[in-house]
Amino acid sequence: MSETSRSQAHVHRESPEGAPGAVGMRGSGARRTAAGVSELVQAALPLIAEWLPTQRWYAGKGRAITGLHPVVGTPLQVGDPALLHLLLRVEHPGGGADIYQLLLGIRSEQPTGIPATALLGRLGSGTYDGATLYDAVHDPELTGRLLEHLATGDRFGSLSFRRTPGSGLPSNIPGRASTAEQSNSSVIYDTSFILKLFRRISPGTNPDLELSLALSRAGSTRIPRVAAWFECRLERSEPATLGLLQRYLPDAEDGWELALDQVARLKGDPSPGNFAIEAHRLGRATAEVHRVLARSMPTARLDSAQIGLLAGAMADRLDSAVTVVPGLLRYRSALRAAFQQLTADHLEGLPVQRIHGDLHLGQAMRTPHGWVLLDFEGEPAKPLAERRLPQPALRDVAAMLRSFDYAAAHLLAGSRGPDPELAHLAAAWAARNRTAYCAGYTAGGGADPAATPELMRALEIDKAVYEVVYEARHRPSWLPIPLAAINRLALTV
Ligand SMILES: Nc1ncnc2c1ncn2[C@@H]1O[C@H](COP(=O)(O)OP(=O)(O)O)[C@@H](O)[C@H]1O
Ligand SMILES: O=P(O)(O)O[C@H]1O[C@H](CO)[C@@H](O[C@H]2O[C@H](CO)[C@@H](O)[C@H](O)[C@H]2O)[C@H](O)[C@H]1O
Repeated sequence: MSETSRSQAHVHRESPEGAPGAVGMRGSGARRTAAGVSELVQAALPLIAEWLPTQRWYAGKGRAITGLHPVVGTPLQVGDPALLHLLLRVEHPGGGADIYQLLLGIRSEQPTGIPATALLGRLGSGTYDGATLYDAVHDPELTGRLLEHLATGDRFGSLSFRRTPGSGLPSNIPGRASTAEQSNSSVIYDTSFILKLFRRISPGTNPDLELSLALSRAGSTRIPRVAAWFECRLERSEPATLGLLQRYLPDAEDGWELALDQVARLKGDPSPGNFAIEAHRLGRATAEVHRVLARSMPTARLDSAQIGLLAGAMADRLDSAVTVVPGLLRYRSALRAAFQQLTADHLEGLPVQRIHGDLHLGQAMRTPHGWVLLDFEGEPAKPLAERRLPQPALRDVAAMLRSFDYAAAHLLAGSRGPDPELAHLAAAWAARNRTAYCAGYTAGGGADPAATPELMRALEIDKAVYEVVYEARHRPSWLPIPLAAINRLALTV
């Protein structure tokens, strides 16, 4: 890191209790009382610079950090422990920058029960000399405090906590950090609520809040009801969504885990259970969500120019993916040809609407009352404005089809050396469930994917290209899964 900046820091002087600007350590001596937010932020920056790139949700992996600039710092609890909310701008070479949300706990004594990966270290000399800085997501007392702010609808400077009417929020429940593999961080409050803290922040309403609220207000039971959220006004535009509190689904099973469990038993028993029934129901649930979204949010129909733009955007994404994973280059001309087949002849008037945007089995939870869909944030790598654009609803269908392929490929990845029998069983499992999902989608009132094969193929390729980049950045050992799909899809063009 070449630079950390004091000048750009904009810190809120209001504090929830105590003297203005105080984040001081209660009962630990005068030198630790009434310390300013700016001083704390400056003391924390070197520790943050070391810790940030090690986090699963950090999107700048592999890129150097050229600057760390506090954007807004807000004390949410003063004393010992203290809770500091911090929006931090992280700059990369070439002018790229992202804003991250951090919730920092500060305790004079080493906190107990905090995983090593959540400890940033000890603050150096000054007011906070020797205090431990850590990711407060793992501190039940501090995350309980966050729930209280949501329950009371508090406001600190540009940070606002908002409740939905009648959400009946309790205020005295400690939170526990979710252990799920995820792009953000979540905190669970007994079996009642789950708070997602978005990590990479963009100005504007996050589609997860926007779509979940629209579906909640329309009475849909296919998503966990929205109870509250919090946001920050970064610029003059719409506030940026920082966190989303929804009902927790205590009896739910994750679709990805269910699918893997079935796939793992394929070799011993070629017909273990019948996931295809679940795949069909999931298709129906997807269609139902699409219908409600089409009723409650703007829709449009594509003209020939927009069809050209759709195909052009896919080709552009492919080109930038080739720069990240050069192994894609050999498929480039075949994949571009697939995109060029998206023409006005068969797609003019195609309806577009708001969609989930990153649908996969891990975003589907099977509950005693049927499938529920989660995480309407869209693909985290895309700019927020792009994620909020109306899209062909079949984009979600294509994404889920890729997920059946992933589950089957996961089985093969675990086998020692080539296993043709297993490969056959896995491919048959994926094909069966893909067909069942599409049939369920059509039966539920969605467009028949078989009616637009060129569109479906292009959408699947586009998703697999995204996955190639995602895996290269986050899970390089999984890269062969989308690459194998690209190879297969290229052969069909
Ligand atoms: N309302 C909920 N009830 C139960 N579990 C949930 C709920 N919301 C999320 N989860 C769990 O947390 C995981 C991550 O949630 P998700 O919204 O996908 O986060 P991210 O955007 O960070 O990936 C999900 O896969 C699921 O296991
Ligand atoms: O759930 P997220 O919003 O964090 O989505 C990202 O991570 C997903 C993996 O956790 C990733 O999904 C890809 O891997 C899944 C298996 O782990 C597979 O079922 C999906 O089909 C595949 O796309 C998703 O793409 C990414 O945005």
